[in-house]
Amino acid sequence: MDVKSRIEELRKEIEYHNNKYYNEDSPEISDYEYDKLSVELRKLEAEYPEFSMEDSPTKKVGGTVKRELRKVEHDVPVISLQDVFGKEEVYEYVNKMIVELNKPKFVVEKKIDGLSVVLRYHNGELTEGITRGDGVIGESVYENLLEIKNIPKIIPSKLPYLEVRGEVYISNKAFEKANKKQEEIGGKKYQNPRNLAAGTLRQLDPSIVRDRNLDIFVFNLEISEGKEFTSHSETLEWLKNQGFKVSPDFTVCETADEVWDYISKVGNERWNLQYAIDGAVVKVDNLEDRKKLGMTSKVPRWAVAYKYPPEQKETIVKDIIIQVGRTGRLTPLAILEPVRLAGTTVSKATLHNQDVINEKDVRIGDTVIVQKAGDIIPEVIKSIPEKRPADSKPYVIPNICPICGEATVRDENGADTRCINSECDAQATRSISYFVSKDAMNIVGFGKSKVEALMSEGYIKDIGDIYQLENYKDEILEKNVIGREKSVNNLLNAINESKNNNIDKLITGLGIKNVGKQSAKVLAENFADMDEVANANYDQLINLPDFGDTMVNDIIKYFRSEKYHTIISKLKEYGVNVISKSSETKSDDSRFEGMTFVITGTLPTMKRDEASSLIQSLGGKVSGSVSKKTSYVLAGEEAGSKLTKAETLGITIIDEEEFKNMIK
Ligand SMILES: NC(=O)c1ccc[n+]([C@@H]2O[C@H](COP(=O)([O-])OP(=O)(O)OC[C@H]3O[C@@H](n4cnc5c(N)ncnc54)[C@H](O)[C@@H]3O)[C@@H](O)[C@H]2O)c1
Ligand SMILES: [Zn+2]
Repeated sequence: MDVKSRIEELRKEIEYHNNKYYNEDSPEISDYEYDKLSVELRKLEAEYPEFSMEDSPTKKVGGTVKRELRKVEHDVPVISLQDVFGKEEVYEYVNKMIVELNKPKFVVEKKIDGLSVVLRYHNGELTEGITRGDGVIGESVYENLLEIKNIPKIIPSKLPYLEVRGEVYISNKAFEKANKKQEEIGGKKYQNPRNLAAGTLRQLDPSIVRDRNLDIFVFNLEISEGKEFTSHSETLEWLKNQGFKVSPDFTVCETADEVWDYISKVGNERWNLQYAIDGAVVKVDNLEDRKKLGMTSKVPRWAVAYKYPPEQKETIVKDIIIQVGRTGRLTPLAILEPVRLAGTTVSKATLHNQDVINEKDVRIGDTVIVQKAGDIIPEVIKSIPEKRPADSKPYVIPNICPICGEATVRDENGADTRCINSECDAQATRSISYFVSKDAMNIVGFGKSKVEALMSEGYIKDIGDIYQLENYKDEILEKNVIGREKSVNNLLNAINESKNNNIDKLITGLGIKNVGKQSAKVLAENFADMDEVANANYDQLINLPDFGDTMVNDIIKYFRSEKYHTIISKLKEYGVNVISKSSETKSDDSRFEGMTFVITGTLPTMKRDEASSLIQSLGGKVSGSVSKKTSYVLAGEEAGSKLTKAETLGITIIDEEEFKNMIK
């Protein structure tokens, strides 16, 4: 490829990732990989000025400005930092400064991985807070910043005007908590603390900021009207005294050795810190020197950011196992001796396919180097053949499927190995297709092709996931997984309606061996709800009409299985009816007839599925989303957006105690 095309390609690629990162808070590549692309582009542009361009991404900072937030112009352009990578580059920079300046000192600080904000104080009072935006115009996030405890709202010094800059971030603990919550509500996990912090700060609802516990480190004083300082370290000390939480453990150095020692020390403790850092910043300390050095259009000359390479560790491949995907693809997975890597313990890494295994020559028993791709997904970088056991053999993916034992085939023009036995891979698809079929839950319009499409996109793995689909409606539409809006709406409506089916349809849908439509009806007539059916003993079942010994044993075996318990608690949670409408033993209290409840948050004593069974047993319906038709929202601790929606629609919100009073 010629240079010009490469430059154009890099620009496009970088613009693409900028948008993902800054505007959508959802990057696709690691920062390290991104930084390498930027460096390559900058070097090429410097070398070939004839291809230079005014609006190249190397000349711009950050993202665009979000429309809904108020725009504010910056007093001081909010610029970025020049990246440096190796030890040599750090020495080169520091030594160059030592030659250029008169006995300079350097402040080295941790580079916190969050997002930049500028805080403004008038006469000692916080009056404005702005994101970086494109460096010239940012967005006001003042109301949100008021919710961050560690930002002082009033400071002792009443300077007419003070402007400071800091990094808003979310601690590892708060990040984990937020992800746990996502898991509980079945939402998508956040990728990393930086993106969550950025996403949160740009929320329009300040209460979300309070919930998520954002924090800040202040790292620079920009303007202090009426007060002079001589050095950066002095400003940090002063800011500390004013109640700011400043750059943690910054240090003042005089030589390149000292600077490098501190950078290495921070690098070693990096993964034990309570917050994410992506580098260390080396800054010239003297403020006069800084002025003299000035800046380029994008970065100051008085500082550089050293970026730590992704952490790599050695470990041992204990085994290679084969997983069979829903499409029949065989994926080799390396089982590793657990190793602490970039903040988490890693014990598995995908080896993708035979070609990758061959190329890296990874064998069972090998010592390998691992790192996390994109700071998230563990990968094997290479094996170390010198440390290999003498009798080791190259690894070959088996030519029989580990699930069904049938012969596998290698894709003609791809690297993948597959099990093409339709019985094998179709298993999951088949059981879901059966669940939605006419005899079972009768979800109209849910054909096999839709089931397959939703499965291969990862939206459904089991029958419980069907009732979560409405949460992904926008995504499903956007990706055109199962057609247009109208057909998606029809399908979601049909799914919702099926929640009210009598339990004979549900029992049929579970696909219990030897239990068809007819036997399911009998079960529904003889027990009050799913729990009773599931707890029925041999004697109770064998006395039912046409129930034989084999069938009864199959029923008992099924309802005792882990699989059933997982599925039923999901179904209950999503509001699928589990109460028999045809049972003679049914309770005749239907005080909730015609009412719809939505349950959100964690209730103090009841489990959500308990509450939902109770509502249904008293004739009410439980729905997953708040609408005008909702009668009550039963809300517990940490109820999220559903609560907000209920408030806007004016729907009565009750807590557990009030709910208990209703059922007394
Ligand atoms: N993965 C992707 O797709 C993708 C895309 C775009 C950008 N990025 C990442 O975004 C970053 C580039 O953006 P950038 O312009 O913010 O540059 P930068 O992150 O390299 O450096 C500048 C920023 O560092 C922050 N910072 C933290 N602690 C600091 C301290 N003690 N002193 C000074 N500054 C401190 C400031 O907010 C400052 O704006 C890179 O890390 C890059 O990898 C990634
Ligand atoms: Zn198979």
